[in-house]
Amino acid sequence: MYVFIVNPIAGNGKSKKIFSKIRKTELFKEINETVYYTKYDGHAEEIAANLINLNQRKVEAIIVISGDGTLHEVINGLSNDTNIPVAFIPGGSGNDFARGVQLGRNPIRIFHEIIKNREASPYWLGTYKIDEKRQHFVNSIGFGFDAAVAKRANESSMKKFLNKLHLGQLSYLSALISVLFRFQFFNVELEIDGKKRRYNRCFMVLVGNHPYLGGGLKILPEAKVQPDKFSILMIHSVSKLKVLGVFLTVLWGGHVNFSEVTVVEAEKLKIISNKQLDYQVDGETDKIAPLQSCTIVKKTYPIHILGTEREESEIKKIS
Ligand SMILES: Nc1ncnc2c1ncn2[C@@H]1O[C@H](COP(=O)(O)OP(=O)(O)OP(=O)(O)O)[C@@H](O)[C@H]1O
Repeated sequence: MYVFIVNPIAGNGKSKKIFSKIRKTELFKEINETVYYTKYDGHAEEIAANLINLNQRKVEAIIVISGDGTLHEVINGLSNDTNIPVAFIPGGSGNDFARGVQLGRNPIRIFHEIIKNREASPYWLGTYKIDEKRQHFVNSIGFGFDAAVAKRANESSMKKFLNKLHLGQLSYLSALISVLFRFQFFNVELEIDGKKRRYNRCFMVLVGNHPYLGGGLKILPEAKVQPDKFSILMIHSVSKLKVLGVFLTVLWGGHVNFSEVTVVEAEKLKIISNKQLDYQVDGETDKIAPLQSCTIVKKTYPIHILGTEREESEIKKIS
């Protein structure tokens, strides 16, 4: 049996439309399926956590049709030792995960690949811990500026408007400009694989499992889907005007040449700041209190993603 989890409001209705197209295909009529529509924030996590009760009827795959925020919830709802493959059909406004794992843009093609080819490629999540709460992240976790931008983009009516014009990925750019000149620098202490660094006038710290952020900005150009390391980008000791320059040069990858931009690979990061900080995880935002720490590590065991267009050597057929 295939379990569909569809967020009907993702991408301002785009996921719902994609699912109704899939429903009309001949292939959909051939499969055994159960469909869940998410109804509220956190619902996808509950649905995924309850899938264990369906174990008597073998779950062939979970097919998530949504934006990255709902995928994040599903991954966190699944038990840690699950070997149920996860398939994702992007229907949000940003769709960075789909770029990161090379899913392509055609939802019907992805659906056919999932059912017909059943070829899975491994994907390694990150985990983060604040106080006693430990969670996984799919794309990235970011502190400071990018979190303030994500918060602004999620709250703004511009996102809905741009989604209607099929320009959803521009909502991040428009929020970026509106937040830039109001944003305040912070001091931060980082412990990267055991080595301490301190940055004053820090602008953002971003940890990613693949290169993309904010609807296609290739902000971590060297980041690879890999088991033991994530990429960390820090922007620090910089004027606001120069930050604008940094973000403009992201378009061709030139930002990594600024002396105020540091990029490293690591297995573990601990972050602590002198003041309350916004953070974003897979595009959804929250706050961390002054002097509260967050520890981030790479998760060693992969989940298995169906339907990607990655190199053949990275893909294996599953039964
Ligand atoms: N029926 C619902 N009503 C309100 N919120 C919902 C509903 N279903 C899911 N959500 C919440 O919507 C949030 C955003 O969903 P998601 O990321 O899938 O779409 P998106 O924001 O349109 O896409 P993107 O992340 O690419 O911008 C999630 O945090 C989820 O908890």
